[in-house]
Amino acid sequence: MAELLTSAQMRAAEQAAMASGAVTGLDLMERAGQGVVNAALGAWPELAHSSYKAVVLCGPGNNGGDGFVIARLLKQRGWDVEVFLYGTPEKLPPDARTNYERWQALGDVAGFVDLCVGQIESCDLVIDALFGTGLTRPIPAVMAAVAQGLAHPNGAARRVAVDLPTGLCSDSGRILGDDPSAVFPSDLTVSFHSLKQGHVLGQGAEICGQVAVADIGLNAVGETLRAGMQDGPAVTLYDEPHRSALAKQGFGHKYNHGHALILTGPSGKTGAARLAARAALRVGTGLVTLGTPHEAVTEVAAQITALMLIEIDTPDLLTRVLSDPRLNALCFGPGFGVARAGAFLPAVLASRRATVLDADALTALAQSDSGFANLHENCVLTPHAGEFKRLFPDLAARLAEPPLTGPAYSKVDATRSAAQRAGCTVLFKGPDTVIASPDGQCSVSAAVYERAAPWLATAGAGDVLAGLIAGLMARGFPPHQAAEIAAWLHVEAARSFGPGLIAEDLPETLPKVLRGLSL
Ligand SMILES: NC(=O)C1=CN([C@@H]2O[C@H](COP(=O)(O)OP(=O)(O)OC[C@H]3O[C@@H](n4cnc5c(N)ncnc54)[C@H](OP(=O)(O)O)[C@@H]3O)[C@@H](O)[C@H]2O)[C@@H](O)CC1
Ligand SMILES: Nc1ncnc2c1ncn2[C@@H]1O[C@H](COP(=O)(O)OP(=O)(O)O)[C@@H](O)[C@H]1O
Ligand SMILES: [K+]
Repeated sequence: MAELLTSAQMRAAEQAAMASGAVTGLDLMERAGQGVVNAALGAWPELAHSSYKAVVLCGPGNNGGDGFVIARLLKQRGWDVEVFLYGTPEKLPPDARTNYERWQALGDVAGFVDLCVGQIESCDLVIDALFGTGLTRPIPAVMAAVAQGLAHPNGAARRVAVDLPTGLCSDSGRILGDDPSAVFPSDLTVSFHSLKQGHVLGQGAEICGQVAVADIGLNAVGETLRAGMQDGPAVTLYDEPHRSALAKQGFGHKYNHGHALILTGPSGKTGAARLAARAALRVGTGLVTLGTPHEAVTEVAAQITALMLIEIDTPDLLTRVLSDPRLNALCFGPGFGVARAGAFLPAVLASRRATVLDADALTALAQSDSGFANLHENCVLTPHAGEFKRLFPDLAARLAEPPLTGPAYSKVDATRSAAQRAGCTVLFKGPDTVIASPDGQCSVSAAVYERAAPWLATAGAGDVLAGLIAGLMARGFPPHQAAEIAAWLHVEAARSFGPGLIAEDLPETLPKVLRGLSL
């Protein structure tokens, strides 16, 4: 599984690698520059067959150093290359200065103020090597003006960002400052060693275009790299569940695969829980029962077959039903009604069952006098941004403030704090879904780049996700893992179905997704 690094972790890794004597900063910079050229020629193979024109924008740090390497390598391929430097050569850090001097043997360097957008638009490739992981504040106005010109280019220039698009915060995927146009949008972003958090969180994917990762030889010093990770455990970019995790054993029976109880709302509001229940059944839970108030029994019964039904009108009745230990996971909240959810909340939490709290249960939790005190480690909270704000208003406010300094507060930071505070797993939804648990585990389930799933933005998709998590917990998966697998399957089902997707299609597409895992 890939790691998503912060700028501090990347810097620590590079420094540990250099301190080990295995590589020098100049080696790393050369490989970084070469990696960008290879990725650009890979993305646009036509550029490999002839020589073209490039404009390289270099900044005052090592990102600029990479730019000088790229300029040299393109020039050596016969390209016409123009280089602009923001800052003064005397202040460049040593490796960047060396590459500046190597470039000078081949061509000129103009000042950034001499640049006009027309020059960029008339070239074939524009390289943004202004700022990378070292961005600490909003970009200067003179750069923002160029960035705006590049946002809707007239010409055919392909825009390549070195490590990160300038203006984008490496840790949060947010644009530093209060001007949303103060960032260099790119068609291709080439990161080094692994992706950074900012490539997938926030606006990262929208601004990076497509991403490529260039190997700069840090894997060869893996142990050293790990030793350099003083900034806490890295965040995982969740890719795909292992086949053996989801397969059912040949000799098992339904009682080996758990029994999930999905609580429904009153008449006219039972659809959400029925969606969740169908998802739980499809993800392999042995038995799934809908717990329904008396007045909605006919409505629910008329719509189900493989699902079972039990009347649950009061919290006391729920407690009695849950005295059966075979009911080992609960889904509580979808379509339930906020006031009813408030009344049932103490009984749900007192049962100590593996429980997904979603939708109305989250709003009731936010309003509850006991707050998070009764949550336990087998709970999973699944807020979207609005529910997150109700539950953790201070964290949401921090996330909403325009970031003036970098690295900025990120959705990973907010979700990690939320999990600590709640004492349970928190899955914060979105195309950049973040899952964090109190033990420090944190992963991102990204529906961006080649995994984009815009058709998931449809009513009821969240109910299906809640059902998937509850179903996986009934099957015995621990909360964090259940949330990760559910989020992954959810996106895969949406991608597999494609345009026209509605929430009902998600459970029905799961068999195809599971078959794709060779189960
Ligand atoms: N380390 C390595 O071995 C390798 C690193 N590599 C490359 O190095 C990059 C990281 O390099 P870096 O740390 O020098 O940071 P970088 O992004 O160039 O910027 C720092 C400079 O910008 C300045 N500055 C910041 N924000 C500013 C603003 N808004 N407006 C104006 N100035 C601003 C800041 O000044 P200060 O904040 O100190 O005032 C400082 O001078 C990384 O992304 C990768 O591309 C690769 O070659 C692989 C090997
Ligand atoms: N543009 C998008 N790309 C990927 N996933 C999305 C997108 N929009 C929404 N989703 C996902 O769809 C689900 C929507 O859940 P939610 O907002 O609770 O909807 P509902 O309450 O209608 O079920 C979440 O899992 C969210 O991550
Ligand atoms: K850059």
